Amino acid sequence: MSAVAFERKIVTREALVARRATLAGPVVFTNGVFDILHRGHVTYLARAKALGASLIVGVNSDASVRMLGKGEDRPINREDDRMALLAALESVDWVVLFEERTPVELIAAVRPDVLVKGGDYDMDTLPESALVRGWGGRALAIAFEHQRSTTALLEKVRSQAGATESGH
Ligand SMILES: Nc1ncnc2c1ncn2[C@@H]1O[C@H](COP(=O)(O)OP(=O)(O)OP(=O)(O)O)[C@@H](O)[C@H]1O
Ligand SMILES: O=P(O)(O)O[C@@H]1O[C@H]([C@H](O)CO)[C@@H](O)[C@H](O)[C@@H]1O
Repeated sequence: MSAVAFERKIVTREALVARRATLAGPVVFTNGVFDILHRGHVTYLARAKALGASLIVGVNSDASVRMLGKGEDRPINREDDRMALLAALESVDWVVLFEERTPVELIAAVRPDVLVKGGDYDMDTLPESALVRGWGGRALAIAFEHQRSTTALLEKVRSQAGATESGH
């Protein structure tokens, strides 16, 4: 079967760099694991898109997630599934994988105009921010609007499963 249309948003780093000059600007970039997609994520991505004309999401590869120490069983969802869910969102224009522990090399290759993360990050401490500001770009955090996290969702599922097993 042929790929569904939204999967065309998933591109290699090389393909993205090759088309960078043709992207509608300002080009906004964010990155993350996005393991179990939740309302906090989708609201944040919609806000990120509103800061520019094109939104690129850099997604940690499964091997890269394992370097982050989020837990031995993480990621729960494999990289191609995490990328497909992001690509299906209206706010997201391009999805690209990165294999490194941080997105610094990817950002250096793509040279976005705006870098965003969620409000759990202090942008002034991130090397990515210094990089983007170095070519005159902006680096900013978007405030949390919904208190959700993949880790909290997993804890909830596990505690409910534990209660069921113990007969509560
Ligand atoms: N509730 C939220 N509101 C706004 N932004 C969020 C929220 N949760 C995560 N983000 C942002 O989404 C991006 C991806 O986050 P991440 O994959 O770490 O989500 P998470 O649900 O917090 O995961 P984990 O619990 O595994 O750390 C990051 O830039 C993060 O700041
Ligand atoms: O989903 P997360 O945990 O927000 O994503 C991580 O963000 C890191 C951030 O950009 C710098 O601390 C990044 O280095 C890491 O690879 C994940 O993408």
